[in-house]
Amino acid sequence: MTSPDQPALLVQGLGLQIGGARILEDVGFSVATGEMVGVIGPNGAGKTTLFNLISGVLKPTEGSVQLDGADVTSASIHHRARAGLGRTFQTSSLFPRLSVLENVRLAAQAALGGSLSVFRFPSRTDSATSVAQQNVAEVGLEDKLHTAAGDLSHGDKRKVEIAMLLAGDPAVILLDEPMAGVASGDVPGLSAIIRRMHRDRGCTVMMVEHHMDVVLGLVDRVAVMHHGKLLAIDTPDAVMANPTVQSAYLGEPV
Ligand SMILES: Nc1ncnc2c1ncn2[C@@H]1O[C@H](COP(=O)(O)OP(=O)(O)OP(=O)(O)O)[C@@H](O)[C@H]1O
Repeated sequence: MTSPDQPALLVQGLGLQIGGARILEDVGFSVATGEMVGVIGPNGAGKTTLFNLISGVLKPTEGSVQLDGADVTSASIHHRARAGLGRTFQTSSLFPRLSVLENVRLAAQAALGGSLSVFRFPSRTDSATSVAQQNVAEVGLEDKLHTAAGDLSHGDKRKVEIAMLLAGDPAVILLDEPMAGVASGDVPGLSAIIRRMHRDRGCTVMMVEHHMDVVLGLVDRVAVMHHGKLLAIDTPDAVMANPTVQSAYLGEPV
């Protein structure tokens, strides 16, 4: 049972060493249910590694990860997904020749009990189709339902990825650079979709993003990574005014 004080995500003393290289060191923070936290930092700071450790793509050499109070440090990616964790990746994971609807329907079928269930439980195909249609509408792509994913703009591909993520109805969402490769004109629209998804679903969101204006305008708090360490986690205003952040990450006062 969820307690009101129970963080949706709790990371404690998280570290990763690969060979002689220390990739992540003693990273700890908590994210409250319904909160949106941005993750910023220069290239190679450890942002994607942090997401890989939280989502189970990598196992930490030190520390722990809890989802809604349950320790998932050693759990598989699938177990974490069943526990309500969803993530997107920096690179596109769409089937380019399948339509928008077909891509999202595959995600919905997987969420409803395995992609092969379509052969054993035809009724689940209908459920998956209706979930997929709702999720496509949620990201504003109803008019492109039957367009091949490969023919979409980068911005629309990112929207399809979000629709696929939503098909699993995750409680905690990790977005890895959702604006990467997106034309600047499409950034406000994508940003609005993320804001609406967060507000309407009441989900908890962590988002790695290099577009500072997007991050600072969307999130409740910002985590700043630098050389594999968590330099600060605070409100956007406090982070921007933090002298350690200014000198270590931003290079100069902002
Ligand atoms: N499997 C690995 N083996 C060795 N080094 C790795 C491995 N994975 C990541 N690294 C190194 O760890 C550091 C952190 O990488 P990571 O991709 O997490 O950074 P990032 O902050 O996400 O960067 P970017 O903004 O460029 O995506 C980098 O120096 C990277 O080269």
